[in-house]
Amino acid sequence: AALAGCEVVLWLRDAAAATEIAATRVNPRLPGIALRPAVHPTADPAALADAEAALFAVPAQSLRAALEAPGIALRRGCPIVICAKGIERSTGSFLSDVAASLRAASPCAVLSGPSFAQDMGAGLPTALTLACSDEALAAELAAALSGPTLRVYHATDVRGVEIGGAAKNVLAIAAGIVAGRSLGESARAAIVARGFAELRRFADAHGASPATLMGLSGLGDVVMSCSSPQSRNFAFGLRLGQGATPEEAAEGKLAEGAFTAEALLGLARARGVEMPIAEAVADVLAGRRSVSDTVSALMARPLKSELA
Ligand SMILES: NC(=O)C1=CN([C@@H]2O[C@H](COP(=O)(O)OP(=O)(O)OC[C@H]3O[C@@H](n4cnc5c(N)ncnc54)[C@H](OP(=O)(O)O)[C@@H]3O)[C@@H](O)[C@H]2O)C=CC1
Ligand SMILES: O=C(CO)COP(=O)(O)O
Repeated sequence: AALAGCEVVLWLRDAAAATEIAATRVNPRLPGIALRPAVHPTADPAALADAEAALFAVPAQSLRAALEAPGIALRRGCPIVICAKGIERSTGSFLSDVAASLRAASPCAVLSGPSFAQDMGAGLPTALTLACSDEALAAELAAALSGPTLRVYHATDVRGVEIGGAAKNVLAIAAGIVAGRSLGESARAAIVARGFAELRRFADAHGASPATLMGLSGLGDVVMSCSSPQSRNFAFGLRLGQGATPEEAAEGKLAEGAFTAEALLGLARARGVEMPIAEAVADVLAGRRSVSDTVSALMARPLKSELA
């Protein structure tokens, strides 16, 4: 946002972290990236009172708590932009529904697509999708966030955009497991393509537009996250494939797909959608099956039409 020319209040829940970031002008979670002068770190939620829009860049499982954080008093109607990628595990809810249930008076938008924070912070070229059911507001927010190094396309298919972001993390874990197990590039391509097929089935069952899934927030993010160890989800899968336990594989970093896999599967089952790859990831994470058994089971599934 600062690169696009906005003044940015960077609200953190941790006062010590806010003081440190304000002094050093570097967020330790984003090493080597100097904060632009337009970024104002603070732990005072009252500083958000005049915000024209509020971007919630917290883990998916923390979105509810962040929206309900004590003292947060956004102006009535302040648009909420969800930057998290996932499904709420405790309720099986999409994040836009969590926001709508807590802040009914605020329009909700979802920002998603292929983007590593490190790349964006370094000013490398990036393109994202911002979806809001109010198309004029989507266009306005997209324009406000776009700048010389970031192009934000606007859309109205909120469900499609949030499904792409949530599901790609689960697929990235699967692709990482394949790489960590040294199953070869052919297997990784198969997992990505068949994983994308189940993602599209899931999206279709939830009323999302197929075209959305072919865009930045769907295919674009799947391609990036399933091919780069810079993705924490892919790296997490890589370590699982090499034999680490889920706890060891996390290395203290956020791997959103590990939290979303079971919730995604629950939603898929409720609508009769088959997602064998997401199920394999959920099984491995829950210790229900080993990686080897899972690979054998996927290969032994009945043959069927590719489009079924
Ligand atoms: N990093 C990336 O490249 C990208 C991330 N995303 C998505 O953004 C989301 C956040 O990821 P990321 O920033 O990387 O995660 P990190 O784990 O690096 O940081 C999470 C941040 O959220 C804060 N936080 C956690 N819970 C709360 C809460 N209840 N109230 C206020 N703040 C809270 C943490 O604060 P504290 O330090 O106090 O714990 C921390 O500052 C994820 O859903 C991710 O998928 C999307 C695209 C790219
Ligand atoms: O969402 C992202 C890329 O678009 C970031 O990916 P990871 O959370 O896997 O690092």
